[in-house]
Amino acid sequence: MEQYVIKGGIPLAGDVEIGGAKNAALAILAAASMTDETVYIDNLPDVRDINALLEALDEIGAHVKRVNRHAVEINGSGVENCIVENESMKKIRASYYLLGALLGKYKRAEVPLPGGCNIGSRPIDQHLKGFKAMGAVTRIEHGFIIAEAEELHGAHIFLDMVSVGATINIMMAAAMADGNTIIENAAKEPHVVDVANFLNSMGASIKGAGTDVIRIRGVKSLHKTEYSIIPDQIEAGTFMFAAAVTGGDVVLHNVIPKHLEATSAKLTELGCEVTEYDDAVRVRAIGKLQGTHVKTMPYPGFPTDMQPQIAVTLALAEGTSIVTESIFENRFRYVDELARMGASIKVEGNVAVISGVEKFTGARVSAPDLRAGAALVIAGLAAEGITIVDDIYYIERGYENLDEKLRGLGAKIEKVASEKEIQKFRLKVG
Ligand SMILES: CC(=O)N[C@H]1[C@@H](OP(=O)(O)OP(=O)(O)OC[C@H]2O[C@@H](n3ccc(=O)[nH]c3=O)[C@H](O)[C@@H]2O)O[C@H](CO)[C@@H](O)[C@@H]1O
Ligand SMILES: C=C(OP(=O)(O)O)C(=O)O
Repeated sequence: MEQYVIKGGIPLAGDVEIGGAKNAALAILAAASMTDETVYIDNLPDVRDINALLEALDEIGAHVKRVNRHAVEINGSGVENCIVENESMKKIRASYYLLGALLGKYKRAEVPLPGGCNIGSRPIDQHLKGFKAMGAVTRIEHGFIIAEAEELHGAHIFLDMVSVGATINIMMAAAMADGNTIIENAAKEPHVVDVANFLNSMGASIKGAGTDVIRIRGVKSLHKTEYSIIPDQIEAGTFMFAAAVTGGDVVLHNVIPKHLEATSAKLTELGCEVTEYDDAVRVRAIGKLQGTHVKTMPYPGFPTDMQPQIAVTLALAEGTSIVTESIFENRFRYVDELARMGASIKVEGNVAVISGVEKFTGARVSAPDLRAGAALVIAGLAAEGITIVDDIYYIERGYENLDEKLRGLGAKIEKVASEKEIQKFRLKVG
């Protein structure tokens, strides 16, 4: 098992390149299997979830060719039985996108019930409601969701809650359905728009993505395309908070500043200076951070995937801050770990009351999930002394070379695989 070992206390400074968005890329890779022609996809992040999905696509018969570390070609003409048996698909969330993609093209899909971060109960009833409205029959057998239809037809679907996954899944299934589909109360996240743009570049007819009403006119077939994934707003936001909490000055490149507005606004409230450029953003910490309140909301609100990262930052800010998690009921699992470093956070239901402390002290902590893991790394960067973060497997689901990128900003962080290497790091950093 690997760990990150960090010697904190160094203000991050310099430039960092942000990769492609994991959560857009996962849906886009699934959608790429909906044509028999070859699709070229660029700006893919090289992270575990992406590689697992590529493996699963390959196993069902899609031809997957790595062009380079961040680009692939996918040709779906060889997809045969639409039964996804890959073991990792139980562990990642986005395997559910194979349901919408395969059902849309082949009218049949058999996919393991998805996993993903353990941040709440995460039902998929809205996805299934959408498929059923389009004429599919769904059932769960032996841990698999089976969806099949004689024909898929357009439908008018009102989502009971704003769901990124259900919006994208229904959009994919509807892209090749017979007739028109309307999704009301749709999610507006940048990755919803990215998937719609990708499908449109393959010949789909999707209008309104980015608003809460999406209209899809089904087409008979989809064709080849070349596409570049949008930058990862969550990876970017993670570096923005890392800059703030270490008192740093960091320029992030390959970002869309518009997608980062909720994060930038909070950093400004905390007392940082945020400067936007065309495709870059600079975060400069000035003086002591000030506490504030934040509530996670669907886009354009403050993203739940950034909640642990802002909480860590607020735990070192002046005064009392309140963080309300309104999307997932179990996303404060990092709080006990952070307490080992000296944070003072009291959780009641979906609210965390944070009393800012002067400093963190390094400790051995475990990443409970992807973003919480990243938040603990941020805490380690700000802490006095050495922090060891265990279970970094979770972090690597969604961050490419996190340690290398942080070293590029001056951080003392290494990925190690044994107690001996931890000792070596201790001796090296003094
Ligand atoms: C792979 C991926 O892109 N994951 C993202 C996706 O997850 P995911 O697609 O799972 O999240 P959703 O947007 O669907 O979930 C939003 C809320 O709706 C609930 N819900 C959702 C669907 C459903 O059928 N029934 C239901 O009750 C969920 O439990 C949650 O409370 O969006 C989340 C919210 O931005 C992000 O945190 C995840 O990083
Ligand atoms: C929660 C996340 O991922 P997943 O939905 O794949 O678990 C995330 O990306 O923060």
